[in-house]
Amino acid sequence: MDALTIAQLGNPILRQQAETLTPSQYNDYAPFFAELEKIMLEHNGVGIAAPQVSESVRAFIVASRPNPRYPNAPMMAPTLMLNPEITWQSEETEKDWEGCLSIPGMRAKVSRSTHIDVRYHTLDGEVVSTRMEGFIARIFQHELDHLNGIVFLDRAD
Ligand SMILES: O=C(O)C[C@@H](Cc1ccccc1)C(=O)SCC(=O)c1ccccc1
Ligand SMILES: [Zn+2]
Repeated sequence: MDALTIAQLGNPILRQQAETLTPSQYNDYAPFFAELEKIMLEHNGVGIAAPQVSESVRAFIVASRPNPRYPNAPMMAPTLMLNPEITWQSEETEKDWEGCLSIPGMRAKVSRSTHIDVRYHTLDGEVVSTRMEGFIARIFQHELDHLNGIVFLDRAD
């Protein structure tokens, strides 16, 4: 697999509806997911979605860490989420800053639900259902948007 590159805004891949992964595909994609995490870390991202490296499948990584913008953000090991969904989201929302590896140099305030219940599959086929809040919930919502052809500027207040 040659080195992955990050698609920039304007690339139609970022505007597609990504395809659901079938469990039989999970292992075929294992090497790709390793590369996905590597390129996210190389770009100091706190998340990355497969369509951002031109692979239009429903998978992303969430990897919160404290950073200048979010000094209180929790430390969260990079977590690969397959076929992720939001099963409930709070009416309560919060506006805060976001950035995007596909739109370098831009920052905007975006309203996101402060609490969400999510469900996703892991690489070994487990189903995880959990509640997220705060910055991690924000990253999840940002990455899920990427799977539906939405970028944060579409939602900027
Ligand atoms: O483009 C992406 O999906 C990655 C994006 C994730 C994200 C950042 C901030 C809020 C929601 C989602 C980034 O990691 S942007 C670049 C970055 O390193 C960063 C930006 C703001 C805060 C922390 C990190
Ligand atoms: Zn993004």
